[in-house]
Amino acid sequence: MKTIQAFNLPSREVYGNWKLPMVEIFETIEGEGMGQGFPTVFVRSFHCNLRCKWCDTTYSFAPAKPVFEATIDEIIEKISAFSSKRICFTGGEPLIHREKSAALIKAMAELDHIVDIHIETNGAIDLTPFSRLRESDPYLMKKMRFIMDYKLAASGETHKMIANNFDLLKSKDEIKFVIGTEEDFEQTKQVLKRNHKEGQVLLSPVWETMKPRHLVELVLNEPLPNAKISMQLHKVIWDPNQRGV
Ligand SMILES: Nc1nc2[nH]cc(C(=O)O)c2c(=O)[nH]1
Ligand code: SF4
Ligand SMILES: [Mg+2]
Repeated sequence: MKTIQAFNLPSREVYGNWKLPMVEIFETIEGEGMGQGFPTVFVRSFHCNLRCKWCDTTYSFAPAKPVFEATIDEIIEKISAFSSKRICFTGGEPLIHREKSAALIKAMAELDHIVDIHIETNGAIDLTPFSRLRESDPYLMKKMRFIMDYKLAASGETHKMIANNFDLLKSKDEIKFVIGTEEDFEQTKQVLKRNHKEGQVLLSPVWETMKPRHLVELVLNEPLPNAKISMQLHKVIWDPNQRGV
């Protein structure tokens, strides 16, 4: 069966010149999820379609301004200056730039030394064309993973979640629930029961409002034996408000 193309991308010579509004590109260790602890290059683009109450990256959307603009070729050059084999494409919402997001992901996957590109998407972007993009290319199949958030009630944005995205996830993808309250934990159980098929479930406490040990108690008491508690390691290692780490 012929795969339906996700986006009609032009040649690399053309899309290499496409520009994206950016916040930062830096190397650190991945602080969250299954890739936690691995040296990783972070590519943070500007703009977000949500305004979560507990957002810790408000500098990645208006009224803040992009820090710089860069072409896809320039972003790839910056990534290549680091030795990390893993990329976290984050934001803001990294998939909000549509064709440009897709083209950047494709260009990242063409880097020989890169083994993993994980995309921190917020659950309010339809993943259908990006899932097709992944299936259209063997490099992307091997390297591209979604870390999909499911925003809960305490975020104020739960009504924007696209439940059908769950059908597109594979076992190597991750689904992150950021839990601010006990009600959020109750909602997580309902959402999982209704929608979850494949993908590692991550439960992450809101830094300011949910004591990690309380979340552990909730998970063990339930029980949720396949859920993984994911603490933000970078907030333990560095000051929780420090940028670029
Ligand atoms: N170290 C580190 N790990 C992270 N994982 C996800 C991050 C994000 O901001 O999306 C992040 C971040 O900002 N820093
Ligand atoms: S989706 Fe992410 S970047 Fe956007 S407002 Fe929510 S937490 Fe912040
Ligand atoms: Mg962060």
